[in-house]
Amino acid sequence: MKIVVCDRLEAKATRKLQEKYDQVVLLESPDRQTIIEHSADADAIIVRSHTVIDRTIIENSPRLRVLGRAGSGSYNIDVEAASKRGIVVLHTPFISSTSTAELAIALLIGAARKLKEATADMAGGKWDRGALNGLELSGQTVGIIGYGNIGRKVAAITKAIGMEVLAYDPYVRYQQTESPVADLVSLDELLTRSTAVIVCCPRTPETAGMFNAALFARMRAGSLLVNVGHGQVVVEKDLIAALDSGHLFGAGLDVFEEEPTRRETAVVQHPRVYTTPHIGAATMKAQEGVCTDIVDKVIGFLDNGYISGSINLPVVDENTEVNIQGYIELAGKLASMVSQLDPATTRLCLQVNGKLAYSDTGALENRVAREFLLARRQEASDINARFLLDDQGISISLGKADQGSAFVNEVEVATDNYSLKGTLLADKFPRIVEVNEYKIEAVPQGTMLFFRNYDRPGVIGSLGRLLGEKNINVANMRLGFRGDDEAIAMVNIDTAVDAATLQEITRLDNIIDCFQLEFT
Ligand SMILES: NC(=O)c1ccc[n+]([C@@H]2O[C@H](COP(=O)([O-])OP(=O)(O)OC[C@H]3O[C@@H](n4cnc5c(N)ncnc54)[C@H](O)[C@@H]3O)[C@@H](O)[C@H]2O)c1
Ligand SMILES: O=C(O)[C@H](O)COP(=O)(O)O
Repeated sequence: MKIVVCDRLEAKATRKLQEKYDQVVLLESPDRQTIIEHSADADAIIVRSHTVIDRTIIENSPRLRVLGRAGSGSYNIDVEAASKRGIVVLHTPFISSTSTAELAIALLIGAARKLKEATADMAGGKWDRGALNGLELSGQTVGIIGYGNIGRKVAAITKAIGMEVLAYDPYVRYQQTESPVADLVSLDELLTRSTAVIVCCPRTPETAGMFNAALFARMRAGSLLVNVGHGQVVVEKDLIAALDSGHLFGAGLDVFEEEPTRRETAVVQHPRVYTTPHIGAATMKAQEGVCTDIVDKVIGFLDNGYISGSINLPVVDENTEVNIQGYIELAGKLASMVSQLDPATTRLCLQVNGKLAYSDTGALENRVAREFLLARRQEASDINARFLLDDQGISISLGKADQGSAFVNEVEVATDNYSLKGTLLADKFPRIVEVNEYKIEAVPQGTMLFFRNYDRPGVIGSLGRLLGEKNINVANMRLGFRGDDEAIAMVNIDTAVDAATLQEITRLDNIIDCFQLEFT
């Protein structure tokens, strides 16, 4: 097993790797060519935020199974390229969130209380207290952009300071089971009400350049900006203009448009910008934590496929009221069935109703994509299936509602021509409960016949006779109706029928069409 470590890890973490594997290559700030050479036969690559792992490196590493990022953000890894190859990308999302939140508060207080000027005055022998009046934070409102691991820690600390806490995060609505410390509000409300805005979100196509001149103009006059998320969320020249015009009171930045940031850069030179060299995670506890955690995770994956803290594979939270694993498997069965019924569809729509909507449903989406492709006999994994669907021009969309279904929780998978709904009886037993508006209660397992028929006497009898003649045992049969003269049936059979028998069934009186389905 060959492990390539591209950035410096704490000694304890590297020792763990060396005790475990015979080939551990330790590179420090390697150039791209060196990485390409060493990763050509690597099973795992571990990086911090410095080394960029791009598509070329990934595509030239045929043995690569896992990429480990000691830290939270994944901006230096081409996660899409890794996912397409089925490579799992692991990270350490929680470990440096406290240290980073604390730094955000340090920058906030520094900028609010003019600490840079105050310490410079002292060092220069100046004692002019009147020039150093700052802002008192208690009683003011803070707005947090990105209510994830860091954002929630920042919320707790600022609340303790006595601030009113607002947050803007378009993706957390259904991920909150406990009452949030912050009030989740629109971006506009946050900007107009906050005296301090703290950026705790990653760089994404949506957030890149988000804090520009137009957005600064929407912030309150005399307010503060802190950024510990990603440097490219803030347009530095627009920030300088907002400070110089007097619109903003001050700013604190730990992350920059370009890193390492040069001394001459305007934000570094500006008297009212507090800058630190990307040290959110730079406490001894966090450093040792991210390094040993990523090494443990990479070893866990290589040893027994155990995955926790993955960027491209949502980890299922088993400590929730809802049996999420059960719903993932149910969603997979629905996807497999629609794939067998409607293989040429151009879209897959996953709808989640009930308490399940509050869970992270990324794993359900991955499973739907995977089972849809596997049913079409295409190789796919939970990691790469959504990308493979995308390459084939098949869209996958997700809808959520916390009510509106007859069941406590319900999953629907729809295509161009079919809509299937399912639930878990007693939160345990998978059932298909609706097929194109026909109500049913079928058990999706093994080999099944699914047919539509005109609702006339004798249909079930003639099917039973035919299957009996072919020595095929019926294990279970469920009928479905929707209030017109058509019906459906789902029949669990002990052995598969051959193509000729399937034809014979289709030709039986009053049968409209019949499919044989396989559930794994
Ligand atoms: N300064 C540092 O040293 C340091 C240390 C750790 C992490 N980070 C960076 O901080 C960022 C956040 O880390 P985290 O661990 O809290 O991640 P996280 O994934 O737990 O939280 C990020 C949050 O941002 C939200 N978000 C995404 N797009 C958004 C948008 N358009 N508007 C508002 N919110 C949006 C997400 O929904 C998520 O809740 C990452 O970019 C990470 O690299 C910096
Ligand atoms: O996302 C992160 O974890 C931060 O950007 C810090 O990264 P680093 O400490 O590994 O540079």
